[in-house]
Amino acid sequence: MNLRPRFLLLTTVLIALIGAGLWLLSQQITLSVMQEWALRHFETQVKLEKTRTLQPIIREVTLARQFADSQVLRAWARQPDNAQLKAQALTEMETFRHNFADQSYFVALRESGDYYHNNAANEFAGAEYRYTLRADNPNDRWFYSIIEQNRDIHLNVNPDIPLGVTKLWIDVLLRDGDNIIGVVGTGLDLTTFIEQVVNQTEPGISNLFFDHEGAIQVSRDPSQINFASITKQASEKKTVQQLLNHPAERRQLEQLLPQVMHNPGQVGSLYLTIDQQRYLAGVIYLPEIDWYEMILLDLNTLLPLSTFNNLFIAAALSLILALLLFHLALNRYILRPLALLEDAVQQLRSGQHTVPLLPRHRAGEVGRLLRHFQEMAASTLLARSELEQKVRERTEALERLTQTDTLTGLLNRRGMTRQLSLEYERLQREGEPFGLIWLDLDHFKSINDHYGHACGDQALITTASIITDQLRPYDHAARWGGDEFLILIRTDDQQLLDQLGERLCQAIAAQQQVLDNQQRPIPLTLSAGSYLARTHDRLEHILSAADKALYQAKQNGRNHYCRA
Ligand SMILES: Nc1nc2c(ncn2[C@@H]2O[C@H](COP(=O)(O)OP(=O)(O)OP(=O)(O)O)[C@@H](O)[C@H]2O)c(=O)[nH]1
Repeated sequence: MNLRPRFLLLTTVLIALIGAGLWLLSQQITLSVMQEWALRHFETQVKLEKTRTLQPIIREVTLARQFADSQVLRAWARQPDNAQLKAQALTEMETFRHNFADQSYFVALRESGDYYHNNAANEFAGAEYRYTLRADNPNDRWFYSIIEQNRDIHLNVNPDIPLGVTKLWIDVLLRDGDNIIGVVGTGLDLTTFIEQVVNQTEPGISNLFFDHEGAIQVSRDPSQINFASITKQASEKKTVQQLLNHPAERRQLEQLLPQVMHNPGQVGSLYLTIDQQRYLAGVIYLPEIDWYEMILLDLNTLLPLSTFNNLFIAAALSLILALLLFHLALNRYILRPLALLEDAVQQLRSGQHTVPLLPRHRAGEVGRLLRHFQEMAASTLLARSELEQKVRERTEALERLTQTDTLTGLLNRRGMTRQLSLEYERLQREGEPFGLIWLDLDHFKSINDHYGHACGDQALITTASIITDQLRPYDHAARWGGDEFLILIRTDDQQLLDQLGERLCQAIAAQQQVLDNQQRPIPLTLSAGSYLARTHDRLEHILSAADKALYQAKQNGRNHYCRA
């Protein structure tokens, strides 16, 4: 895989991981912010309810406690048959009845079970004794349960079906020292309370009230309310625990309740699942009425995911932009220089002789790499061209060697053949004329025979030297073989050939360099024949014409020059 897709893949994976991490982190932060906000909300809610909505109940409860603390009432309860005490007590009861919001009261005495009651309509004036409670009557079970539980105060919600209202019964124990001598209290219409506290919460926020056993006393959903808590068996009760879907959350709640109970005003929070929906719940204890309030926040309603849509879109766009910028930067600073480098390597491999052009002003490692490569390519090319130059020189030297006669230093037959064909081509192509002079030493065999082979060689060398002296730099001379020499002259002048041929014969004849054993010059002559080439001549003809002229010169008695 190339670098580009690899980097793209790697970046995408990294960005996705970072994105997921940031997403989880933002969720955590949002949740903790929500929790913080929720706790404040709970505290505010409690204060509000205490000062506004719970106040009437608290007032009634306080009044009911005072009712139970009444000395007059207690004195009569100790001696129920004392008519004077009873009259005083009934007056006291009437006073409290006028003070209670419901303008009703009840007093039930433990020992006799006698139940006294009067209502707002003063319906039972003079007949306050209503009936006697009996432990075996299910309708009277509340009375015995309250005494059994030995809790100073008990609030009990019950619908009053004939009146069409929900009533909160406030029951307070009447004590004489450690002894319980009766239960007194009043009722309160809860309809308004429910309307204010439970039904008027914001969307996504709901609350309910439950007692120390978890029995639900007030809830927006009346089917959840555990009416007549006192008299019900534990198994019959509708509790807040039953609403929870997960046992672990039930345990958490049960651990939390005593904590908030011992720290009134403190809000305990936890996550709960009710009807498969997750809520952030705040639980507080209201000591004045011995109830707990639970406020449930539906985070999905309060903070729906759609709130984050713009954030998601911005994050996605940022990621795409980051990918794009990264890709552009990667391309500009790494991939493109690398592609150029690869091209340059290809060019060098394919034999290019110039240093490939690369951007030289890049900073950083890639820039350095490009510069190093260019320097390396330059020095490699220099070394290569030096090597090629040397090879060329060697080749030329070898070429020269193969075309040179080692004894005389003139061209050999091969060298002259090449020059001949070049000049012949020029003659054909451009009409540049040339002439040939063919030379052959006379009786050379007898020189060898009489004076020795070395002397013969010396004669050949001397002849070559005399020929070279007579030629212009652009003429060519060769030892054609044995004692034969061939001269190629660029000219269209037969006279020039004649003069040269004559002059060479004379110069050889006059030479003094070739010596015998006694250092005396030996006589040396040569014969020469020439031919001036014409454009329509074939090369073989040119050669044979010169050869024939030489033959003629030999025939004429040697030491002679002849033109064809
Ligand atoms: N010393 C020496 N002799 C050579 C060399 N090459 C050829 N020869 C001799 O040159 C002689 C050439 O003789 P020919 O060309 O046959 O005849 P010639 O004696 O020159 O007689 P004409 O040409 O008829 O005058 C032979 O004896 C060869 O052996 C060489 O490199 N050195």
